[in-house]
Amino acid sequence: MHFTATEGIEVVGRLTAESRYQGGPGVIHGGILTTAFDETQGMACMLLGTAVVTGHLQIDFARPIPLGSVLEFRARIDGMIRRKVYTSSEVRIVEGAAASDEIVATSRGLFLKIKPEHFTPMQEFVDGQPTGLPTFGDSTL
Ligand SMILES: CCCCCCCCCC(=O)SCCNC(=O)CCNC(=O)[C@H](O)C(C)(C)COP(=O)(O)OP(=O)(O)OC[C@H]1O[C@@H](n2cnc3c(N)ncnc32)[C@H](O)[C@@H]1OP(=O)(O)O
Repeated sequence: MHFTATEGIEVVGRLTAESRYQGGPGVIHGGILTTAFDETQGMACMLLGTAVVTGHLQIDFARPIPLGSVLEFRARIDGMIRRKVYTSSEVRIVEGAAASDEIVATSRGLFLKIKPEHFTPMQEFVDGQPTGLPTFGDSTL
């Protein structure tokens, strides 16, 4: 995805619903849409200058989205309480046969500010299998 920061704490991201993102016949998979919301809202949080992880994400799939559509996501920060960052986002089809001003899905997400050491326990898993440990296929059990 490509992102643009706009006025205030808002982020705009675009994603093309490619064939490999198919869920139901001819329609983008809901998990792909969810991932795109997660990325866009996470990117809005990054404008705060602090690292976050997703704590809770809630999607409303309002309309089916045909493959080939170009989607525009808009995400913003709605509020902050202590480490909690409340975000929301919506998506429209801006190019393609189904393009219109209608909102086709919405998302609300809670992100938690974290310290860099949050990821330290996962260091050995970065980019794949931990080194020095057997994979599932190698198990002798
Ligand atoms: C290139 C672009 C990159 C864009 C950014 C990346 C976007 C994508 C980000 C992800 O996908 S991250 C991967 C998915 N998420 C995770 O792996 C997170 C896994 N969960 C955790 O690590 C912990 O549960 C978490 C850090 C979220 C919270 O644990 P903590 O021990 O730090 O929180 P704590 O229990 O102290 O709670 C702090 C506050 O948050 C609240 N809270 C925590 N988790 C919550 C939850 N799940 N739902 C609702 N509230 C929650 C909790 O009630 C409390 O509220 P109060 O301040 O009012 O007391």
